[in-house]
Amino acid sequence: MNIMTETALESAVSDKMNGTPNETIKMRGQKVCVFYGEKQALFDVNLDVRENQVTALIGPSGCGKSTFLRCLNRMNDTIDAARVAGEITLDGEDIYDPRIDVVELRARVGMVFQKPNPFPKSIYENVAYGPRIHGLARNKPELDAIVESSLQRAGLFNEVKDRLHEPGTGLSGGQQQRLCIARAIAVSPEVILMDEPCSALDPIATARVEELIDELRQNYTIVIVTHSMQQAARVSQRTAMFHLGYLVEEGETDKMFTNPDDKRTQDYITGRFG
Ligand SMILES: Nc1ncnc2c1ncn2[C@@H]1O[C@H](COP(=O)(O)OP(=O)(O)OP(=O)(O)O)[C@@H](O)[C@H]1O
Repeated sequence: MNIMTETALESAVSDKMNGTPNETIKMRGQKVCVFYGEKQALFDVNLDVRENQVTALIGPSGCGKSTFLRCLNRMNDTIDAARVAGEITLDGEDIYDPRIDVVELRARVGMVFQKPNPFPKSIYENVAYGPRIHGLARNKPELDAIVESSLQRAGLFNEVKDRLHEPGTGLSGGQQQRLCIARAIAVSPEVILMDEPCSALDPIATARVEELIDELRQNYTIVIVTHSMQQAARVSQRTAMFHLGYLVEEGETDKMFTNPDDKRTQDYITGRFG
């Protein structure tokens, strides 16, 4: 249970916006409904994701946060029983259009999962895999440069530069998660989806990943599912609150955490349910 006092909330949300926010809509969900077999998990969700901002999806367990996140790069396609209706666009283009190449879409809209899941290969290979299959490097020096810059941007290079050919699974949990972020970055995504990326990490590793998320939004658009109200308040510029498959409300994080319009949001962020 995450109960935030008003003071803790205010200090968490303060000083988070640097300059004027970019209001360009990078992704837009309109009337998004998701069914798992007969059961409907999302009901007419309308949600915009703004470019170079972090959008946090919050709400009690089972409310549909991960389901919505997975719609954004068609990961629900991998679940047999799942059916998505409504429209989701990336730069105005319908990502469910039959002409869309899903592999290419998932390179543009990358994903980082709850549990760090490096491949059972070396640190180098974990990062090099994506650029290699997408043909992003013409030769070994170019591939080396992509691996190094991705690890740099994930804030991991200095810690691993002398052990690039050792297994990724030998890293600490926090380092593994940053390796997964480097792997996502390596294919030059535009959007990064994160499904509770810190839930398996200790507080120090969590703080490191949160700092990283803040740095990454300069270059990427980020959508993060989190159960931690403190984390949503610390890392996001916008927050969307879900309840029982409905989007309750969405807005600037500062407002959502200090003066939400809906009582369910107020109750959830103050720990009265969920
Ligand atoms: N693969 C699936 N098959 C059937 N039902 C599913 C599947 N995945 C999710 N659901 C159902 O859809 C609803 C929304 O689940 P979802 O995982 O999106 O919620 P959530 O808000 O992310 O929950 P949590 O915070 O617990 O991760 C729940 O009722 C869940 O049981």
